[in-house]
Amino acid sequence: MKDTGDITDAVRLTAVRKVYGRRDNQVVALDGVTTRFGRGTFTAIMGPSGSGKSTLLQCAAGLDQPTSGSVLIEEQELSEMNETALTKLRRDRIGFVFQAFNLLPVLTVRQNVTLPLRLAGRKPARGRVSTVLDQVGLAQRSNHRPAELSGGQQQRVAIARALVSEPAVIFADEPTGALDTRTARDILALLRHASQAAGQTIVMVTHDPVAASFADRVLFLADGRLAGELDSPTPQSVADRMTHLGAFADDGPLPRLVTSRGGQR
Ligand SMILES: Nc1ncnc2c1ncn2[C@@H]1O[C@H](COP(=O)(O)OP(=O)(O)OP(=O)(O)O)[C@@H](O)[C@H]1O
Repeated sequence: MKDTGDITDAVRLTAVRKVYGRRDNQVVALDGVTTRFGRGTFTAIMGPSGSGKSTLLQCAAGLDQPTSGSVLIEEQELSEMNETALTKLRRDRIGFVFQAFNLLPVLTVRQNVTLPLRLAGRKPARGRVSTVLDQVGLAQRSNHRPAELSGGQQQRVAIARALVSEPAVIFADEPTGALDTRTARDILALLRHASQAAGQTIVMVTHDPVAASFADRVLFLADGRLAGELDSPTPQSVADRMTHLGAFADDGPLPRLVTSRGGQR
């Protein structure tokens, strides 16, 4: 009974460990992380500063190599791939959305969205670009340049660019970090919709409990280890966990510092 359509996760990490530096100044950024990101799920990753969130994202996306452990994307083991194959995998099967929108100013919205595919020598399926532009609410702006758009609209372009090739997973690193609260919510609602309506797998790093509450599940990291997870999160339940994590993660005299960061402004 091998129906890979049913059994594969988009991404699976097993005992992922990442150590930076050499002998005398080693930093253990990830310390044995095992988790999975099921197809079509939307997961937020949270944790105090320095807990390993970015490192987890980088290792899961094949941008950085774990010191040990396994990362599978659609059942492909990243550590067995050479740099050329990894580059191709990242290009074809992974979408990225960052805090900075990373759009090319001289290109139109439509050209920005299709650029990664064109660089890969591919053409988007007919109608696909219009579909994603419609999905992100920018169908009327396809010939505009980024400078003519608001920050929220620019992030929508970046999301359309990530969605266009229907990747196995979109990794989003603080995608709403540069946006005002209301625009941030629209963007988060859009990501949630992409996951729920189109089955897009999304993994998002955030510091913001409200942002995390848009996900189906929140993974908490502390000191490079998984420190629990929460299904159907609410801003309050996420903030409560972060408060406790601050206390776990910081044995020093000022655990409250982490608490107040959890309630980010
Ligand atoms: N290139 C590197 N060289 C050495 N240490 C590193 C490197 N990158 C990250 N680290 C260390 O690894 C640990 C985890 O860092 P990481 O950036 O993953 O944390 P984070 O949870 O994303 O933090 P933040 O919320 O502040 O962005 C930290 O102690 C950090 O200083």
